[in-house]
Amino acid sequence: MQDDDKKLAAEAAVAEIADGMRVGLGSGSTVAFAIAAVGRRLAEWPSATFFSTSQRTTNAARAAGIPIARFADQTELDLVIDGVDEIDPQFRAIKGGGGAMLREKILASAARRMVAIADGTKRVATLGTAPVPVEILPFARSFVAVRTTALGADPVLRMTVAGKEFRTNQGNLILDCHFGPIADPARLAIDLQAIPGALGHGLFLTEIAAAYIAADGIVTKMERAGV
Ligand SMILES: O=C[C@H](O)[C@H](O)[C@H](O)COP(=O)(O)O
Repeated sequence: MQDDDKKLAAEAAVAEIADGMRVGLGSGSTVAFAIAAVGRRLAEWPSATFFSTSQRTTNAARAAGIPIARFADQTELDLVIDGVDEIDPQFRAIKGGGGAMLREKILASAARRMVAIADGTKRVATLGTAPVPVEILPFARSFVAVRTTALGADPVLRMTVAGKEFRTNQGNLILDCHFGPIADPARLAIDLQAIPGALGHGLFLTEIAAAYIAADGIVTKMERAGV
Protein backbone atom coordinates (compact mmCIF):
# COMPACT_ATOMS: atom_id res chain seq x y z
CA MET A 1 0.00 0.00 0.00
CA GLN A 2 2.71 2.46 1.02
CA ASP A 3 4.82 1.23 -1.89
CA ASP A 4 1.85 1.71 -4.26
CA ASP A 5 1.62 5.32 -3.12
CA LYS A 6 5.38 5.85 -3.49
CA LYS A 7 5.14 4.51 -7.05
CA LEU A 8 2.17 6.75 -7.91
CA ALA A 9 3.93 9.88 -6.61
CA ALA A 10 7.17 8.97 -8.38
CA GLU A 11 5.53 8.29 -11.73
CA ALA A 12 3.56 11.54 -11.58
CA ALA A 13 6.76 13.51 -10.99
CA VAL A 14 8.61 11.76 -13.82
CA ALA A 15 5.98 13.23 -16.17
CA GLU A 16 7.70 16.63 -15.58
CA ILE A 17 10.79 15.46 -17.47
CA ALA A 18 11.07 16.91 -20.97
CA ASP A 19 13.59 16.20 -23.69
CA GLY A 20 16.83 18.13 -23.34
CA MET A 21 16.51 18.59 -19.58
CA ARG A 22 19.35 18.03 -17.13
CA VAL A 23 17.70 15.94 -14.44
CA GLY A 24 18.96 15.10 -10.96
CA LEU A 25 17.84 11.81 -9.47
CA GLY A 26 17.59 11.77 -5.67
CA SER A 27 18.01 8.74 -3.44
CA GLY A 28 15.87 6.31 -1.50
CA SER A 29 13.03 3.85 -1.89
CA THR A 30 10.59 6.36 -3.43
CA VAL A 31 13.17 7.53 -5.96
CA ALA A 32 13.72 3.87 -6.87
CA PHE A 33 10.23 3.95 -8.43
CA ALA A 34 11.12 7.14 -10.31
CA ILE A 35 14.29 5.49 -11.64
CA ALA A 36 12.27 2.51 -12.85
CA ALA A 37 9.80 4.85 -14.60
CA VAL A 38 12.61 6.85 -16.21
CA GLY A 39 14.18 3.61 -17.41
CA ARG A 40 10.90 2.56 -19.06
CA ARG A 41 10.36 5.97 -20.71
CA LEU A 42 13.98 6.83 -21.58
CA ALA A 43 13.41 6.76 -25.36
CA GLU A 44 11.02 9.73 -24.98
CA TRP A 45 13.91 12.00 -23.98
CA PRO A 46 16.88 11.25 -26.27
CA SER A 47 18.65 14.51 -25.35
CA ALA A 48 18.01 14.49 -21.59
CA THR A 49 20.98 14.08 -19.23
CA PHE A 50 20.70 12.43 -15.84
CA PHE A 51 22.75 13.03 -12.69
CA SER A 52 22.87 11.00 -9.50
CA THR A 53 22.96 11.86 -5.79
CA SER A 54 24.34 8.57 -4.49
CA GLN A 55 26.12 5.38 -5.45
CA ARG A 56 22.90 3.47 -4.81
CA THR A 57 21.03 5.68 -7.30
CA THR A 58 23.85 5.42 -9.84
CA ASN A 59 23.76 1.63 -9.61
CA ALA A 60 19.96 1.48 -9.91
CA ALA A 61 19.94 3.94 -12.82
CA ARG A 62 22.59 2.05 -14.73
CA ALA A 63 20.73 -1.22 -14.11
CA ALA A 64 17.64 0.45 -15.60
CA GLY A 65 19.65 1.52 -18.67
CA ILE A 66 19.92 5.21 -17.69
CA PRO A 67 23.34 6.74 -18.40
CA ILE A 68 24.55 8.88 -15.48
CA ALA A 69 26.59 11.98 -16.30
CA ARG A 70 29.35 13.47 -14.16
CA PHE A 71 28.04 16.23 -11.89
CA ALA A 72 31.51 17.61 -11.14
CA ASP A 73 31.46 19.41 -14.51
CA GLN A 74 27.97 20.84 -13.96
CA THR A 75 26.72 24.07 -12.40
CA GLU A 76 23.01 24.03 -13.15
CA LEU A 77 20.23 21.47 -13.52
CA ASP A 78 16.66 21.88 -14.75
CA LEU A 79 14.88 19.46 -12.45
CA VAL A 80 15.57 17.30 -9.41
CA ILE A 81 13.20 14.55 -8.27
CA ASP A 82 13.80 13.40 -4.70
CA GLY A 83 12.15 11.77 -1.70
CA VAL A 84 11.73 13.12 1.83
CA ASP A 85 11.60 11.69 5.33
CA GLU A 86 9.21 14.41 6.53
CA ILE A 87 7.56 17.35 4.78
CA ASP A 88 5.53 20.13 6.40
CA PRO A 89 2.84 22.40 4.89
CA GLN A 90 5.49 25.04 4.06
CA PHE A 91 7.36 22.51 1.85
CA ARG A 92 10.16 22.28 4.40
CA ALA A 93 11.60 18.80 4.72
CA ILE A 94 13.93 16.50 6.58
CA LYS A 95 15.98 14.27 4.28
CA GLY A 96 18.92 11.91 4.66
CA GLY A 97 17.34 8.73 5.99
CA GLY A 98 19.59 6.97 3.49
CA GLY A 99 22.55 9.20 4.25
CA ALA A 100 22.62 10.97 0.87
CA MET A 101 21.60 14.49 1.98
CA LEU A 102 24.91 16.22 1.26
CA ARG A 103 24.93 15.41 -2.46
CA GLU A 104 21.14 15.79 -2.55
CA LYS A 105 21.43 19.33 -1.19
CA ILE A 106 24.03 20.22 -3.83
CA LEU A 107 21.90 18.98 -6.72
CA ALA A 108 18.75 20.53 -5.23
CA SER A 109 20.54 23.87 -4.97
CA ALA A 110 21.83 23.61 -8.53
CA ALA A 111 18.36 22.87 -9.88
CA ARG A 112 15.88 25.42 -11.22
CA ARG A 113 13.16 23.20 -9.78
CA MET A 114 13.12 20.47 -7.13
CA VAL A 115 10.07 18.27 -6.78
CA ALA A 116 9.55 16.07 -3.73
CA ILE A 117 7.87 12.69 -4.02
CA ALA A 118 6.37 10.87 -1.06
CA ASP A 119 3.63 8.68 0.28
CA GLY A 120 1.20 10.30 2.69
CA THR A 121 2.99 9.06 5.82
CA LYS A 122 5.71 11.67 5.23
CA ARG A 123 3.39 14.64 5.79
CA VAL A 124 3.80 16.29 9.20
CA ALA A 125 2.46 19.45 10.80
CA THR A 126 5.82 20.16 12.47
CA LEU A 127 9.24 18.81 11.49
CA GLY A 128 11.17 16.81 14.07
CA THR A 129 9.63 13.39 14.60
CA ALA A 130 12.42 12.12 12.36
CA PRO A 131 15.99 12.93 13.41
CA VAL A 132 17.93 15.52 11.43
CA PRO A 133 20.95 13.69 9.93
CA VAL A 134 24.20 15.63 10.10
CA GLU A 135 27.15 14.47 8.00
CA ILE A 136 30.35 14.94 9.96
CA LEU A 137 34.05 14.68 9.37
CA PRO A 138 35.15 11.61 11.39
CA PHE A 139 37.94 13.73 12.91
CA ALA A 140 35.30 15.97 14.54
CA ARG A 141 32.91 13.26 15.78
CA SER A 142 32.86 14.08 19.51
CA PHE A 143 33.20 17.82 18.97
CA VAL A 144 30.20 17.99 16.63
CA ALA A 145 28.18 15.71 18.94
CA VAL A 146 28.71 18.12 21.85
CA ARG A 147 27.83 21.13 19.67
CA THR A 148 24.60 19.54 18.43
CA THR A 149 23.69 18.61 22.01
CA ALA A 150 24.10 22.28 22.90
CA LEU A 151 21.53 23.04 20.19
CA GLY A 152 19.05 20.70 21.90
CA ALA A 153 19.75 17.46 20.05
CA ASP A 154 20.13 13.96 21.28
CA PRO A 155 22.75 12.89 18.70
CA VAL A 156 23.14 9.22 17.81
CA LEU A 157 25.98 7.97 15.64
CA ARG A 158 24.41 6.09 12.73
CA MET A 159 25.40 2.42 12.56
CA THR A 160 24.89 -0.22 9.88
CA VAL A 161 22.76 -3.30 10.50
CA ALA A 162 26.04 -5.17 10.79
CA GLY A 163 26.95 -2.97 13.78
CA LYS A 164 29.62 -0.92 12.03
CA GLU A 165 29.79 2.87 11.76
CA PHE A 166 27.71 3.98 8.77
CA ARG A 167 29.85 5.74 6.17
CA THR A 168 28.47 8.13 3.57
CA ASN A 169 29.51 7.99 -0.09
CA GLN A 170 32.17 10.56 0.88
CA GLY A 171 33.51 8.32 3.68
CA ASN A 172 32.10 10.49 6.48
CA LEU A 173 29.96 9.66 9.53
CA ILE A 174 26.38 10.63 10.29
CA LEU A 175 24.97 11.87 13.56
CA ASP A 176 21.20 11.40 13.66
CA CYS A 177 20.15 14.39 15.74
CA HIS A 178 16.87 13.89 17.56
CA PHE A 179 15.39 17.29 18.35
CA GLY A 180 11.71 16.52 18.77
CA PRO A 181 9.36 19.17 17.33
CA ILE A 182 11.49 21.88 15.69
CA ALA A 183 10.02 25.29 16.48
CA ASP A 184 12.40 27.29 14.27
CA PRO A 185 13.86 25.16 11.45
CA ALA A 186 15.54 28.16 9.77
CA ARG A 187 17.48 29.05 12.94
CA LEU A 188 18.43 25.41 13.44
CA ALA A 189 19.69 25.09 9.85
CA ILE A 190 21.94 28.12 10.33
CA ASP A 191 23.25 26.82 13.66
CA LEU A 192 23.99 23.34 12.29
CA GLN A 193 25.72 24.75 9.22
CA ALA A 194 27.95 26.88 11.47
CA ILE A 195 29.49 23.93 13.36
CA PRO A 196 33.04 23.28 12.12
CA GLY A 197 33.25 19.64 11.05
CA ALA A 198 29.53 19.44 10.22
CA LEU A 199 29.60 19.10 6.45
CA GLY A 200 25.89 19.12 5.74
CA HIS A 201 22.51 18.39 7.27
CA GLY A 202 19.13 17.05 6.24
CA LEU A 203 17.02 20.19 6.64
CA PHE A 204 15.76 21.27 3.20
CA LEU A 205 13.87 24.49 3.90
CA THR A 206 13.84 26.45 0.64
CA GLU A 207 14.71 24.00 -2.13
CA ILE A 208 11.39 22.21 -2.71
CA ALA A 209 9.19 23.92 -5.31
CA ALA A 210 6.47 21.30 -5.55
CA ALA A 211 5.46 18.01 -3.98
CA TYR A 212 3.71 14.95 -5.35
CA ILE A 213 2.20 13.14 -2.40
CA ALA A 214 0.12 10.00 -2.79
CA ALA A 215 -2.21 8.60 -0.16
CA ASP A 216 -4.72 5.77 -0.48
CA GLY A 217 -4.04 5.51 -4.20
CA ILE A 218 -4.59 9.20 -5.00
CA VAL A 219 -1.69 11.47 -5.92
CA THR A 220 -1.88 15.19 -5.22
CA LYS A 221 0.45 17.75 -6.74
CA MET A 222 1.10 20.84 -4.63
CA GLU A 223 3.06 23.87 -5.82
CA ARG A 224 4.81 26.09 -3.30
CA ALA A 225 3.41 29.61 -3.61
CA GLY A 226 5.80 32.30 -4.84
CA VAL A 227 8.37 29.97 -6.43
O1 LIG B 1 19.28 9.96 2.08
C1 LIG B 1 18.20 9.64 1.64
C2 LIG B 1 17.24 10.57 1.04
O2 LIG B 1 17.22 11.83 1.61
C3 LIG B 1 15.85 10.01 0.82
O3 LIG B 1 15.31 10.76 -0.22
C4 LIG B 1 14.92 10.08 2.01
O4 LIG B 1 15.52 9.44 3.11
C5 LIG B 1 13.56 9.42 1.71
O5 LIG B 1 13.77 8.07 1.44
P1 LIG B 1 12.58 7.05 1.17
O6 LIG B 1 11.97 7.44 -0.13
O7 LIG B 1 13.24 5.71 1.14
O8 LIG B 1 11.63 7.18 2.32
